[in-house]
Amino acid sequence: MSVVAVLTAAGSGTRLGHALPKALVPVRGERLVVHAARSLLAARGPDGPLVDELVVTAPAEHLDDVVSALDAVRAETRAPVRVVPGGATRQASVAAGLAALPGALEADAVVLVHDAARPFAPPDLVERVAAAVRSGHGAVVPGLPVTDTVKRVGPADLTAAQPVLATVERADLRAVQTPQGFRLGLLRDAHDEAVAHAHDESLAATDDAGLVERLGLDVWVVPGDERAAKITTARDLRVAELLGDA
Ligand SMILES: Nc1ccn([C@@H]2O[C@H](COP(=O)(O)OP(=O)(O)OP(=O)(O)O)[C@@H](O)[C@H]2O)c(=O)n1
Ligand SMILES: C[C@](O)(CO)[C@H](O)COP(=O)(O)O
Repeated sequence: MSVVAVLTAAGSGTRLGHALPKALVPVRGERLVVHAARSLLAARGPDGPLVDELVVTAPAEHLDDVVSALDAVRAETRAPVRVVPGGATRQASVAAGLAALPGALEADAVVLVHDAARPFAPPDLVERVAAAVRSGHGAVVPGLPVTDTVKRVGPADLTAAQPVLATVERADLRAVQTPQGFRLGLLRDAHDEAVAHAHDESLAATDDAGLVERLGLDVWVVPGDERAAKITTARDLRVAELLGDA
């Protein structure tokens, strides 16, 4: 059974506020997209390297920079590594990555969708997600228990005091990460169904499992890993520089 991966790296990194698009920002001597590609390609399956093919989405105006950044990775792996332009939202970028996968892939192939913004996801997390899909779950996300107390608030005005509507039951919550894993046919159907929302940031899904949920289908959570933390802000980048994959 084939295992392919889409690595999203087409974001601009507005909240990071760096001169470079986020995926090209260096941390611990390598760009985020390089770390994330290595995590995916280091994962092992029952018969050797897990991932058969990797498609990376890049900002259209930085396509060549992402291609060059991945030269060393390409030389280290037998898996084809291709770079395609992403879209206006993460959802549109994943759709572009799916469209670039070989048309002949079987519908029950496993597809892993990972973010360059999570550069230190350990290979065993990648393996855990893929194994859960292979074992029969069509949609699998890694998740960690939420440690803060979480409150639902009234009208979203972050500059003023807001009324608390409820305290959410924390034991039921998971903060989900990537890579997320799917049967390819299921993920293609989920994206096809949501295509009308793909170019509008306020309507697009923030993760792929959300699109499967919109179809009314089951999504399963497996244990996540703190090392797969997302780099969103400059502080996250400083933490990643200090901790790396520790
Ligand atoms: N149009 C987009 C937007 C995001 N992404 C990717 O989706 C992942 C998660 O997105 P996020 O962390 O929000 O990155 P940015 O969109 O770049 O950040 P910001 O919202 O701060 O601009 C990242 O790997 C990012 O490169 C993408 O491929 N295409
Ligand atoms: C896909 C994701 O990384 C799962 O936590 C997350 O939803 C991406 O969100 P962002 O707002 O695009 O950073």
